[in-house]
Amino acid sequence: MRPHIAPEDRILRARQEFFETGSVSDQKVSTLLLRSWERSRGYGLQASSRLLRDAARLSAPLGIEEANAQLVGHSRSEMERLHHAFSGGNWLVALVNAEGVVVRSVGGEHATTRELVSVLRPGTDVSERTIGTNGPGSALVERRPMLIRGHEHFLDEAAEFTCAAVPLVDPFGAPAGALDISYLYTPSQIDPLQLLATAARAIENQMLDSLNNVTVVRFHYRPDMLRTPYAALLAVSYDGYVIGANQSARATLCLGDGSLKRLEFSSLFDLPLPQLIVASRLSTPALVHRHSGVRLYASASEHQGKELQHATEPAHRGAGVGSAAGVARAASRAATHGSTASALAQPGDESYLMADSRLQASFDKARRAFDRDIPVIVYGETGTGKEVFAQRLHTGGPRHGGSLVAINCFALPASLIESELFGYEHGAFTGGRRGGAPGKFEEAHNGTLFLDEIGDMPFDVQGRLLRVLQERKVTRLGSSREIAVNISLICATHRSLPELVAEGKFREDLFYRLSGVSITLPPLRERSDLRQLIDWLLAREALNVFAEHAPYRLDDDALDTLLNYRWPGNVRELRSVLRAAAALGDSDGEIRAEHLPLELVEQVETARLNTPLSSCAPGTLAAMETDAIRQALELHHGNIAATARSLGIGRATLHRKLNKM
Ligand SMILES: Nc1ncnc2c1ncn2[C@@H]1O[C@H](COP(=O)(O)OP(=O)(O)OP(=O)(O)O)[C@@H](O)[C@H]1O
Repeated sequence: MRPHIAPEDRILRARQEFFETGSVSDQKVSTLLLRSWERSRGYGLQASSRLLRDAARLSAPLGIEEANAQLVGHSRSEMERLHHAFSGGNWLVALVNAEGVVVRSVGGEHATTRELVSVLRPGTDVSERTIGTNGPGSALVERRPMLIRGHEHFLDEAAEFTCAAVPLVDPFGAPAGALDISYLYTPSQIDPLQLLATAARAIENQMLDSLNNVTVVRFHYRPDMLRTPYAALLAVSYDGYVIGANQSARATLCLGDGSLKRLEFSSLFDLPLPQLIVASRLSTPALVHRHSGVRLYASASEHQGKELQHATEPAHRGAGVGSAAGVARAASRAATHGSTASALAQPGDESYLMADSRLQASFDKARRAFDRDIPVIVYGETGTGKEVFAQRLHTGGPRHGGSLVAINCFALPASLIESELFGYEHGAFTGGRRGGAPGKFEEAHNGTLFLDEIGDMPFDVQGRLLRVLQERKVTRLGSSREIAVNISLICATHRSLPELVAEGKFREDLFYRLSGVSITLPPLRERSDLRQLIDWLLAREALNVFAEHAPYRLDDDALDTLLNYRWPGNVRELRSVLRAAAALGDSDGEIRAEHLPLELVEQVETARLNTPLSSCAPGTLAAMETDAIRQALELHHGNIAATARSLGIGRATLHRKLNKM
């Protein structure tokens, strides 16, 4: 039988062995602890050194809290709670930044903790490299919770303390700091790690929740857990990419620890994000499925950005957490600024709903080609979303770090297209800018060039365009110097390029060079997600007006009209109709048919009247009802409201019956 050895004795023996022989036999200490001792010795530290009260350790005595304001802000309430929980003992709660410097400490009012207060005062460096094995310093290195008691510390002089620490990880997977509870060592077994871990999760969730310009998605297998520190959280950029995740989400979805590269939200769950947002606005957690079939409850909330100047991810890292998803948005806004295609620059235009399976399949096809540098040409009626489609391709594409530069070949006079595309040198033509100007090709270098309405490109510019695309070099007007350009290419048109080629208006060789993959966006009247799009645009409209606006609701007639209209102007028209209706609707958010444009309502009613009514077997109840409706419609000249009134039924019921006939 092995003799019982008190834990303190065991540690003392292990320590002695380590310092005499350089290793420890018989697993007297955990591998984690042994590793930390070895590292400490490797840093050149001596156990006998007296470093804890050394003033040189005070790396940043002044302003350290302000310098880590965001980390401190996210942690403040959890630190207070911990302090409250541990207020009966000789405890000190400390927050350490990613470099291992204490940025804030609370507690230590007790006389016996005076020592601790001085050892852990703000500005003090407690990294493992500086003072050897200790709770927060070692937790930062190991990226896991550490409980270091008495002589487990590397320094002899730290043996009077115990510290428990849990690392904090930011939403992008980078270390953000550590939360620590220290107290005077007593052999009794107190383990605050569980409480600390809960507090650390709450702090990490606050970091993620504070990101701007993202949708925060929470999920858990229990709906009642969504608002607790145990919920899994994702930050999703406006274009559908997961850019941040808490540890719970990483573990549940097997996302790993590091940064999340090009992970689309749609690849995680079966419910599209816009629908999840709309469902969440109705305040019910939605049931979502992983593609493996696992069922989870989820909710989503949009975090509007205050500013867009944060253009790179590292700016959001660590203590600087506070704004995200600016990357592509800033780039595309900068790119479209001043361009002829300016639709993307309007607030809220980033939204893109793609619940229609045909549209989704087209997007997947385009994405595969685009990612392999094959040019994509997007066909579609006006307003079907060709430009937003291009923007989405660019944001997730191989050159998303560069700009998306758009040029509308129809809106520009032929004489200007050449200089806009290829740029010009000083003096190339009268009226040109002093010093010349780069063209869109140069602006799109390492990004994407979007040639909108390519079917309207003047014939004589087409040859030059083809040369640039083939040689990947551009020459400014008035210059002979060739400039290499590296771009992805997307073109769009509402015209048929094959027909234009047949008519001799579009060069065949350019047509083949451009159309690596052709996509046709369905017109709105053929989309299966019209209903979702209406809800989605209305939900966004409510957000655009002011955050507290009551959700907009359509009554049956208004909805029926919207669903049956032909939408020649497609999503653009739908969007402006809804925007106007939202403005005209009642203050409680109800939108009725009278808030819709008259011509829209009339067109739907006329179309209905012209639809032949189906024949029913004569004498049946259905046939008698059909006859009654027909007669009433004729009597009231097709006026739905009057017809419904005369039949003693509501307009919605009449619409339903007409639809069935
Ligand atoms: N799937 C969608 N989800 C949400 N909004 C959309 C969608 N498609 C288009 N829109 C919105 O509709 C409007 C028109 O889109 P866009 O300018 O991309 O169309 P387009 O096909 O390029 O039009 P045009 O041919 O006239 O240039 C924009 O405000 C855009 O944000």
